[in-house]
Amino acid sequence: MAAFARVSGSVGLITLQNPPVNALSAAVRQGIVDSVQRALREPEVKCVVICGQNGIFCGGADIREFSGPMSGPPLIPMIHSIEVAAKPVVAAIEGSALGGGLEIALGCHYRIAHSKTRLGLPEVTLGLLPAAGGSQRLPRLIGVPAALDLITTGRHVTAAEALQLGMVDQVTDRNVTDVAVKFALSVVGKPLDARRISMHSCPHSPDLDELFERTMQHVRQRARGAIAPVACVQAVRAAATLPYAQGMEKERELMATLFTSGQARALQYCFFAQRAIGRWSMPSGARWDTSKPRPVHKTAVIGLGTMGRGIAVTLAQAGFPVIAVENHEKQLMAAKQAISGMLERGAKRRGVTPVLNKITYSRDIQSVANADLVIEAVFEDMALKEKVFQQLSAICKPGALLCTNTSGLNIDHLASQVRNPELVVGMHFFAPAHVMKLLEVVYGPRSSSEALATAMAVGKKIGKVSVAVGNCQGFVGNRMLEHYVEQALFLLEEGATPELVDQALEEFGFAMGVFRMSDLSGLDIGWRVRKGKGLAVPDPTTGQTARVQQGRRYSPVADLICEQGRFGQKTGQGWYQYNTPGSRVGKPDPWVHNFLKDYRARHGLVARRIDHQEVLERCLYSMINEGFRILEDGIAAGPEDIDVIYVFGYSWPRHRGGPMFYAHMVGLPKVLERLEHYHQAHPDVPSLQPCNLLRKLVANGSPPIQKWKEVMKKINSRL
Ligand SMILES: CCCCCCC[C@H](O)CC(=O)SCCNC(=O)CCNC(=O)[C@H](O)C(C)(C)COP(=O)([O-])OP(=O)([O-])OC[C@H]1O[C@@H](n2cnc3c(N)ncnc32)[C@H](O)[C@@H]1OP(=O)([O-])[O-]
Repeated sequence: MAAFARVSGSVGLITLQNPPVNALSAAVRQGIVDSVQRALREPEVKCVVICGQNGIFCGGADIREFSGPMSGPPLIPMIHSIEVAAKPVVAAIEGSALGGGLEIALGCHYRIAHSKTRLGLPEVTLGLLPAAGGSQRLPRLIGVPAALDLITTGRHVTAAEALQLGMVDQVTDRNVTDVAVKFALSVVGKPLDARRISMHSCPHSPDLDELFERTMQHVRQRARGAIAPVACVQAVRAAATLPYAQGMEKERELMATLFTSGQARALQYCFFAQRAIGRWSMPSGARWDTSKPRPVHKTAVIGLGTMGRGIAVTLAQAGFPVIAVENHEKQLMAAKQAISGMLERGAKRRGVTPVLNKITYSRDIQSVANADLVIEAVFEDMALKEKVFQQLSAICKPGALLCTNTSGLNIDHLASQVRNPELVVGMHFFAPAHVMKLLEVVYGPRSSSEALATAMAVGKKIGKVSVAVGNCQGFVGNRMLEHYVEQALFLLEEGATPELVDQALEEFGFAMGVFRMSDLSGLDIGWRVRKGKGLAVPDPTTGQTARVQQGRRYSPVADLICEQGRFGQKTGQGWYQYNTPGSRVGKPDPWVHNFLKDYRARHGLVARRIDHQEVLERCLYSMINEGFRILEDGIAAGPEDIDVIYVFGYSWPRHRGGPMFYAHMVGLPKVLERLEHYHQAHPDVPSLQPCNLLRKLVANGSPPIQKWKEVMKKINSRL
């Protein structure tokens, strides 16, 4: 709702009241309409101030309402009634003014913001555009280039930047409502026409056509198939080229297409999924709201390779003192230099002072004795990690949380090496650790809820999207990825080329296809892991590269490529060829094509034509199938956890919601039917065999994704 009060004698104060972010629900919109009418009706009221309760102006339209029938007064006429009011209306902006919230402020005659406020039109991130006049008013107020930037990216700006852009009239450090009330009284009686943004014409620049062309090209490139950014450019173009009323009509048309699109549903699902993952639970019943994190003041990182360096930087940037340990002198020196550089560049980008003094370096593991939380980031080798954990157990103070940055090794085994196994959890960062947003926080069967709560709290403090997952090989992300990569390799054996597979995946929306990605991260890493698992070995009877390993189909193609010293970009050759080692631009490589031809001939395989649809179905559905197994095993609490991991850690296109959401959009019966089809064609590939949970969900009428957990509970209780 919105409350109305008369303050300072003649100011009508309208306060938006809908915790936690004063979203514009039907009740709030009704409250605003009623309050504005009252303010205009009452002769004692000479001017109006609109503010939000609890330190936030408004988080925009109520996104939850988008999935049901819309009721209540619509936003556009409501904002129009504010703009045409004969009494001055001032927005007192505090906390956030986003989306519809900013659009209300743009309908006001003046805007005053607190210095800590953030403003923006983030609709594009929800698959929409600012369709309550925002796409038409903002360009008129701040010019086309700045409006294009804000509307197509959805980025939030600080109050200082907003002032510089001309989005707000004044910024204050004082109580913004008090300042706005005083200001409103000072403008009573002044002419308002010049303050009505819809009456302005858009500031023109001579190179407008070129600007729109350039922006559209850039936006399409970055969008990876998302339609909202493109619609945002079209809407701003309408603002720049059409009278306001016609621009509004264009805004409405574009919004109508976006509003009901699958992409908008996917992006809005992501918005809520990202928040839902914070409400974690463990199979023991322990939960986020009943488990208290331990205080963490001092942290330590063991091992300063690429991951350790990134983790140390992340911790330091979030304000934690870090003891960074590396026992090789040369490596320590190199790490020191690299970390300082990363901190300096990061500080420069954010316009702050680098926090070099947050990190102390040591070659002696004993120096972590006082740390409250230690993250081990040594080489991915169980024997080495065991040794480090045994040492930590003896050195660390009682109650210290011992974390490992393994990407898939058994957390419980490491826990068994220490005195207090309940204090061991995995903190799986993604490379580069100071850039990537995802953190898998892995609990083992013996991890305490306090340990998990502590790691999740630290994850939040360092700005990571932290997802709590159970312990299994590869956890969630890498466990699913294995099947995706495996299918891609099988497709090469069956007739595809790396570029065909990559093109299909990139057209789907991945930033990089599977082969381009492995060239970037280095083929040798996976090779080492496969060797560790006893996979990348020749058949003992024939001495030939084995296509069956551990009783199932196996593709040694990647191992054979590695045997040639082709490790990807760093060696200048991998699945693609590069002009020089380290170069980023890969070209299709005739050597790889010939190698695949020879390989097929050697193994009696006949190449067939493979289309993009098969690539997508085999790679994605096998991965989704594993996602269902992960849910079945209780490793992830719900589909949202898996989807957030994929969107933030594996470049899954956000506008497709994540693999589990994608399965829901495709339809579970179809996913099941295609898996059955492919499993029939490849009975020696267990990952193509549809898992029980998928079958059961289909048998239970294929409920929407929001109901999966409920149905899973019912299914489990029947067992
Ligand atoms: C044809 C129809 C025409 C329509 C016209 C279009 C109008 C307009 O252009 C469209 C929009 O405004 S689109 C909107 C454009 N606006 C945006 O995209 C802004 C979205 N919001 C944000 O970016 C952040 O929430 C803030 C920065 C506001 C606060 O950050 P923070 O302090 O870290 O808090 P937090 O943890 O993030 O959220 C706390 C709780 O509030 C919940 N919730 C939040 N916003 C909500 C909303 N709008 N709604 C509902 N709920 C919303 C959130 O789920 C969470 O709930 P939980 O149950 O506790 O999990």
